[in-house]
Amino acid sequence: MSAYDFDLIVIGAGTGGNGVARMTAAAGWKVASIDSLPYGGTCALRGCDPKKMLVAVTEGVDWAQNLKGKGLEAQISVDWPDMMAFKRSFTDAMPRRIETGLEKAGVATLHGDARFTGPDTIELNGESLRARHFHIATGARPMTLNIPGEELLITSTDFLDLPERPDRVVFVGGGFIAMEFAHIAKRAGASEVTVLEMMERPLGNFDPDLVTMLVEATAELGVALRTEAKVLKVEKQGGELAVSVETPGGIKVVTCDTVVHATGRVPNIDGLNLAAAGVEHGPRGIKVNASMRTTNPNIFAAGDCADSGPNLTPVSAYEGRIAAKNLLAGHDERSVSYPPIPSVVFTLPMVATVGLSETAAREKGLKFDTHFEKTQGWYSSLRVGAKWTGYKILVERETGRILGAHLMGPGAEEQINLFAMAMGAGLTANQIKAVIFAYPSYASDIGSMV
Ligand SMILES: Cc1cc2nc3c(=O)[nH]c(=O)nc-3n(C[C@H](O)[C@H](O)[C@H](O)COP(=O)(O)OP(=O)(O)OC[C@H]3O[C@@H](n4cnc5c(N)ncnc54)[C@H](O)[C@@H]3O)c2cc1C
Ligand SMILES: NC(=O)c1ccc[n+]([C@@H]2O[C@H](COP(=O)([O-])OP(=O)(O)OC[C@H]3O[C@@H](n4cnc5c(N)ncnc54)[C@H](O)[C@@H]3O)[C@@H](O)[C@H]2O)c1
Repeated sequence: MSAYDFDLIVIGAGTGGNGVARMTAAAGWKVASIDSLPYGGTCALRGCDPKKMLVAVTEGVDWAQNLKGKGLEAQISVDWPDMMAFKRSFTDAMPRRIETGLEKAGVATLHGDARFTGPDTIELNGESLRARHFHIATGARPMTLNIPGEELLITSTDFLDLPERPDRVVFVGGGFIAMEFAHIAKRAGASEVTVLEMMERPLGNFDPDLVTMLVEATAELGVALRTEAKVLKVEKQGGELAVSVETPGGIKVVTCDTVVHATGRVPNIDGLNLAAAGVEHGPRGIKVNASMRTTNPNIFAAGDCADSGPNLTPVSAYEGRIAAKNLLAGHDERSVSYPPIPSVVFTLPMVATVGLSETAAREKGLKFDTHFEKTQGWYSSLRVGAKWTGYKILVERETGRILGAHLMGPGAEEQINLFAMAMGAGLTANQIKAVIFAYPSYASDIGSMV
C-alpha cells in the first residue's frame, strides 16, 4: 500500500486548478481537489462571468441611448435586484456543476483551508494528507491598502452581490475593476459614481490615446473620474462615508454611501505556510520556472498565485495545462511560451489590446508604422450610433507583421481575438487584407485597420 493518500492534490478549484485535476485523473492518477469556498473559483463565481452578465444588462441601456432619435425611442432602466437574480441564475448553479464534473472525472472533491505542514503533507480540517505531488492554484485577493478605515471598503466580490443598487459610490483605484464596475453602476442608475486613480491616467497598461477617449466617454456617461488622486483614509461621518484624497491641489474629501476596493490584487498565498513545503515566493507570487514547477520539484503552481503570466482567466488555464503535462511526463517536457494575450476592459465602449504598446515597441528598437484613427464616421459605428470608437495598430515596416493592436468600441472584444490569432500565426498586414470577411460585420473592418 502506498504511503501517499493521493498522487496529486490540487489546492484551488478555479481555472488554474481544475484542468490539472481533470487531466491527471484522466491519466489514471489518484487525485484530490480542495477549495475553501464553493467550487468554481473567481472567474465563474466572483469575476469575469457574473460581471459580464451585469454588462449584458447595462448594454441595453447603452444601446437605447445610442439609438435614441434614430428610431429606438423607449429608454431602458435597470432593476438591480432582478439583475442580481439573473446573475445568480448562473452563479448559484456553478459550484455544484463544477464539483460534480470533477467527481465524474474521478477526482475526490474536498472542502476546507489547506495548509502545508511539510514538503509532501498538508493539513485539512485537522487531518493530515500526504501526496506525491501538489498543484497550487489559490488565486489572488484584494491587496491590503494599509489606510485608516480600510475595513469600510467593500470588495469586487461584495459589489457583485449587493442586494440593492448603490447610489453614491466611490471606486478606489482606476484599473479594470473600477472602470468596468463604475460603468455598470452608473448605467444601473446610481446618482454619483466617482473613480479615484492615483496615477495620471486610468488603465495604465492600455493605449493612452484610446484611454483618453474612454475617459471622455466615461465623463459623458456621468462618472466623475479623478486622476492623481491617492486615497488616504475612509471614515464614517454620520450616515455616510468620507473618503480623503491626496491631489495636486491638496487634500479633498468625497462623500458617498459605498466605497469599493479596486487598487489591485495580490497572490492569495499567506495562509499556505509555503515555507514548510520549501516553496519560495516573492511579491508577485509563488516562484515557478517555465514548466510551472516551484522550488519544490514535486509541487507546481499556476494562475494568479504564481509569479508567471498576466492575471487573466485564459492564462491561468493555459499555465495549468503546461503544469499537468509536466506532472504526467515526470520531467520538464513543456515550457510556457505565451502566444499574444488579448485583454479587454468591459466598459461601454470596450477597450481591447493585444501585443506591444507603442512605447514598448519603441523601447525594443522596432521600426513600425502606427495606424491610429477615430472611427465614429465608419459605417460600423454609424449603424449602431456608437460615438467613441477607434483603433491603433502597429505594423512592422520591414516584415508587415502586426506588433500590437489596440481597439475601442462595439465589436472590439471579438476583433481583438482575430488580431491575436493573426499575430500568433505570424500573418502580415497584406495577408490580413486578403481575408474575405462576412459583411457588414466588425471583423470586416480589420482589413482597413492594418
Ligand atoms: C472582479 C473580477 C473580474 C475579472 N474579470 C476578468 C475578465 O473579464 N477576464 C479575465 O480573463 N479575467 C478576469 N478576472 C481575472 C480572473 O478572474 C483570474 O485571473 C482567474 O480567475 C484566476 O484563476 P485562478 O485559478 O488562478 O484563481 P481562482 O479562480 O481565484 O481560484 C483560486 C481558488 O483557490 C481557493 N483557495 C485559496 N486558498 C486556498 C486554500 N488555502 N485552501 C483551499 N482553497 C483555497 C479559493 O477559494 C479559490 O476558489 C477578473 C477578476 C476579478 C476579481
Ligand atoms: N476584464 C478583465 O480582464 C479584468 C477585469 C477585472 C479584473 N481583472 C483582474 O483583476 C485584477 C485586479 O483589478 P483591479 O482593477 O483591482 O487592479 P488594476 O491593477 O487593474 O488597477 C489598480 C489601479 O489602482 C491604482 N491605485 C493603487 N493604489 C491606489 C490608491 N491608494 N489610490 C488610488 N488609486 C490607487 C493603480 O494605479 C491602478 O491603476 C486585474 O489586474 C486583472 O488581473 C481583469
